Amino acid sequence: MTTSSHTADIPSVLQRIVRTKQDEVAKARSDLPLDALAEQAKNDDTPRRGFANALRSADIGIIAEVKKASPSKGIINHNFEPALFAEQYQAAGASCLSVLTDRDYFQGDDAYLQAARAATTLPVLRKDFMIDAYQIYQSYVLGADCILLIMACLDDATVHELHALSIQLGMDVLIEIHTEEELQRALTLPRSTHNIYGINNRNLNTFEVDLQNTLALKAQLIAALSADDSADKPLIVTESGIHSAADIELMLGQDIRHFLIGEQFMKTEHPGQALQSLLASVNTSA
Ligand SMILES: O=P(O)(O)OC[C@@H](O)[C@@H](O)c1c[nH]c2ccccc12
Repeated sequence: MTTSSHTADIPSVLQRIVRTKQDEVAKARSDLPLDALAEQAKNDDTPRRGFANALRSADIGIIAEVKKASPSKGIINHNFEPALFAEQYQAAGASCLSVLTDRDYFQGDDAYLQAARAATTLPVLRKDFMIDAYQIYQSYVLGADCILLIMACLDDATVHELHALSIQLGMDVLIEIHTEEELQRALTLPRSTHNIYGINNRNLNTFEVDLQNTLALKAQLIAALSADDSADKPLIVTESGIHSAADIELMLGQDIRHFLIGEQFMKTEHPGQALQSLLASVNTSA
């Protein structure tokens, strides 16, 4: 049995989350078999809102996250109101929403995604740990416009399968990397205008956050993606640990224009106001 590199025998948080997900999927599948769920998805023609395109058309594209708690911080927001916060984020200029649906580690819920989407016209990312095609159909039926594929918890065969299925269903895909090895693996996925590449500044095993991680990996990512003939500029999002106008200016100076931000907003009483004042304080000519 493999263990994480920094400890022996004690499973990392990410490993524990993946095990919980395996149980969750097995349980869901016994309540509603895959075939029935896939059929439900086939009959659902709810239009998708175009997550990748919303980012493409923004000068500064903010994916504002609706997150009640996290394994590293515990409860972040004590008066959690997903629909209200989603509305506030839209009014404040967010391009997209990210909603945590994982229950056990983030105190999320599928219902929060549905409520946030119903309260806005913004495209929504289902922020959860996808390990099985079953969850991709589930995400579609929930109304997700984009799903997350975390390279750190997926083998090559599975990531290819989930990527293809998501795009086939019409959803966009946020492909999350944290290391150079994951970057190389992500580059084996077929290129698509549905692809968004996320560089996570947080290590999901140690929770260590370092914005330099985006700066260290982005050049290689851009070079590899731009070598293709496709006219579209690759979409790259810097994820986690963004707190200040200075953080945003640092990224803009390196041609990173898309941001996934949660805690900085959610730890305040009015997440939308926090987003608005952050955007207002960014010096875009820097
Ligand atoms: O709250 P922050 O530091 O602004 O980070 C948001 C987002 O990047 C983070 O929630 C996240 C990024 N990748 C993930 C994967 C799973 C769970 C959560 C995440």
